[in-house]
Amino acid sequence: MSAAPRAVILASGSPRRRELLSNLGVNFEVVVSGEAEDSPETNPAKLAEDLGRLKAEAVARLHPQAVIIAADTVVAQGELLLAKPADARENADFIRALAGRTHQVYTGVCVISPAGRSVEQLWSGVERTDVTFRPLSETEIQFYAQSGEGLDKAGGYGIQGVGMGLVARVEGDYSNIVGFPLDLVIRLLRRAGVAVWNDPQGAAHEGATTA
Ligand SMILES: Cc1cn([C@H]2C[C@H](O)[C@@H](COP(=O)(O)OP(=O)(O)OP(=O)(O)O)O2)c(=O)[nH]c1=O
Repeated sequence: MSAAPRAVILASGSPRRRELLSNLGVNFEVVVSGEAEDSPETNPAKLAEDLGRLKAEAVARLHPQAVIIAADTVVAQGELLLAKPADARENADFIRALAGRTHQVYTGVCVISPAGRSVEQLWSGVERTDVTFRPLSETEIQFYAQSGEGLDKAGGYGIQGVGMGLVARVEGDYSNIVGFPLDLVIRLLRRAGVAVWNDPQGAAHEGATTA
C-alpha cells in the first residue's frame, strides 16, 4: 500500500513561482512566513541558496508535516548585487548598470520534507543563467523604469514582460530568470517524493532512457 501524498506548500508570495509550480501539475497551498530573511553571504550563488533555504525553513516551522518548497533570486553584475529597486529612480540606475553588458541571475531552491518519525530532510540547489542586455539609450532606460514593471523584481526587470525588449541574449535556463528553475525544481521535488506531471520519479530513474 502506498502512503498518502503529503501536502505541498509553496513558501512564496511570487505570482511567477505560483504559476510555474501549477504548470507542473502539483497541488499546493501558498504560505508566506512574513519573516525577513538575512544572510551574511556575499557570494551571489551561496546567497540565493541560503535565502531560499531560510524561506523554506521559516514555513517548515509552521507546517512540520508538509513538503515545503521555496526559492530566492539574486541578480549579480560583477561585484554588484541588485535586489528589488526601491523606486523608479533606482530602477533606472539598475537598468543603466545592466545595459550593454552580461549579468548573472542565480535562483536558489530549497525543498524540505518531513521524513516519517526521523529528522526532516532538506535538499537545495542553485541555478545560474547569463543574461546580456542590449546597449540602451537614456530615453529607453527612463521609459522602462517608468513602466513600474521592474519594481517587484530582482535586478529591476521582468524578462517575461516588457523587459524582454531589454535583452539581447540568454545563456541557460530561462525559467531560472523568472525565479523558478524548473529542471532543478523538478529534481528536488522528486527527491522529496512529490509527483510531477503525475510521475513521481521521471525518466532519470528509468535507466534505459537516460544517457
Ligand atoms: C530578473 C527577474 C526577476 N523576476 C522575479 C522573480 C522573483 O519573484 C523576484 C525576485 O525576488 P525574490 O526575493 O526571489 O522573490 P519574491 O520576493 O518575489 O517572492 P518570495 O520571496 O515570496 O518567494 O524577481 C522576474 O519575475 N523576472 C525577471 O526577469
